[in-house]
Amino acid sequence: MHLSWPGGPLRGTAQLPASKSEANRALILQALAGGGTLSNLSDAHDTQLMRRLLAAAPSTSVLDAEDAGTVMRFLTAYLTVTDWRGQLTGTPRMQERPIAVLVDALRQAGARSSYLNNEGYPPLELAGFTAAPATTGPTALAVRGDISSQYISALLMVGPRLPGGLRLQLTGHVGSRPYINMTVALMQLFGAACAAQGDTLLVQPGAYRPTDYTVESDWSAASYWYAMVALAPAGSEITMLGLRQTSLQGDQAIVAMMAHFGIETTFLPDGVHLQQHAAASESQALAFDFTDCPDLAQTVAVVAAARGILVEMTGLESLRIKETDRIDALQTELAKFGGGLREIAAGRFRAESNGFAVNGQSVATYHDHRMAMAFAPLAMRGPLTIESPTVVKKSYPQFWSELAKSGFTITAAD
Ligand SMILES: O=C(O)C1=C[C@@H](OP(=O)(O)O)[C@@H](O)[C@H](O)C1
Ligand SMILES: C=C(OP(=O)(O)O)C(=O)O
Repeated sequence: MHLSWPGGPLRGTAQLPASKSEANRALILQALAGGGTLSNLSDAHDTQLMRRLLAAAPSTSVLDAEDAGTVMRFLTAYLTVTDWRGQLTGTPRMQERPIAVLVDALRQAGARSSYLNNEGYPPLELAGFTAAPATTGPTALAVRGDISSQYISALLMVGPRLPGGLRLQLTGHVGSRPYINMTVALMQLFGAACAAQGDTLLVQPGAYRPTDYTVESDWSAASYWYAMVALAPAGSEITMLGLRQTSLQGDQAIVAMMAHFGIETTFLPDGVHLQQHAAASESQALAFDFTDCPDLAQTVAVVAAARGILVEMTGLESLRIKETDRIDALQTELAKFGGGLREIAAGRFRAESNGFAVNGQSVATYHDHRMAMAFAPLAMRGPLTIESPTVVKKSYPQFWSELAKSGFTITAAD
């Protein structure tokens, strides 16, 4: 797909999808509660997939989580405690994304399961669940927090179903913590007694209450509009609806990060208004830690390189096991423009550029929605091609039509 910007400021209102993180938790909690109405579920593929698989599970013995991490991890725990028997699989990439931490913990809680292919990776065979009798308090599990927080969220959500509840001890350096907090907050909303004492999480046994919930718009999706405004001509401004000032989503961190690139955010009763101020200095050096918001890293790396602002980036460890190895992908694609993401010390990267120019390059997207959406804003600086553009359907199916509505010129690649 060829993408270009005709010139002049970017203005208007952008429609966002609902958060797939909130939605996929709410769908699991709704299934465990046996009722309640969820509003503003998006048409994001990951959300629709979760909905479909939850509905299909009782009468199906093979479920395919495709490339959706939350679906794979949350269903592994949900299907375990609902005593489902069958195979849970995913795309070739999903079969490279580790799941042993979660499977080991569930086995300790009473799950019978095996790996169908490679030890520690999907596909899985789930063969039933016999919980140990609740004699001496909650089921006690310890899990490391430095690979994926999705294992922790998955275990927490089934915690009320375990005998005596769950006492979950997190070990190591915990990443993506706002996603754990989001899980706890939604569980509480659905009637669970769940509390954190430092890195110990306690879940009381009991039933969830059918609950009505309206999913917030997606802050990760909003980040691409921040990037567009950051790269657009002076005077650009965008309104986005459905975002809340008090959010469960850690990716609201984009507000503070983009302030450093001259983007002012004004909260409205139902959304935000972004405005670009030309004043941001191009020479300042910045440092951001993405431990709590890994999904923002690609957005920020691309904007930094394009603006020629040196940004030191840490907390990128989990990027290597997402939809693709996002560090490799960023390095390869930024290099096409004269940009880079250089490892300056173990775990410390620097987004940088040397004569960054956008002049018709073709961006590979590696089956990763965020590669497509993070590079698209470069069209503000020149024409480019995005390969396999339909990849955005994972979280933001209407991304390209929203760009077209805001004035981008989009034509099919030959
Ligand atoms: O729980 C969630 O909804 C998510 C947690 C994060 O993954 P990790 O915990 O693996 O970092 C994030 O990258 C992913 O997009 C969604
Ligand atoms: C990492 C992501 O998703 P998941 O882990 O749920 O596949 C993402 O959306 O960036």
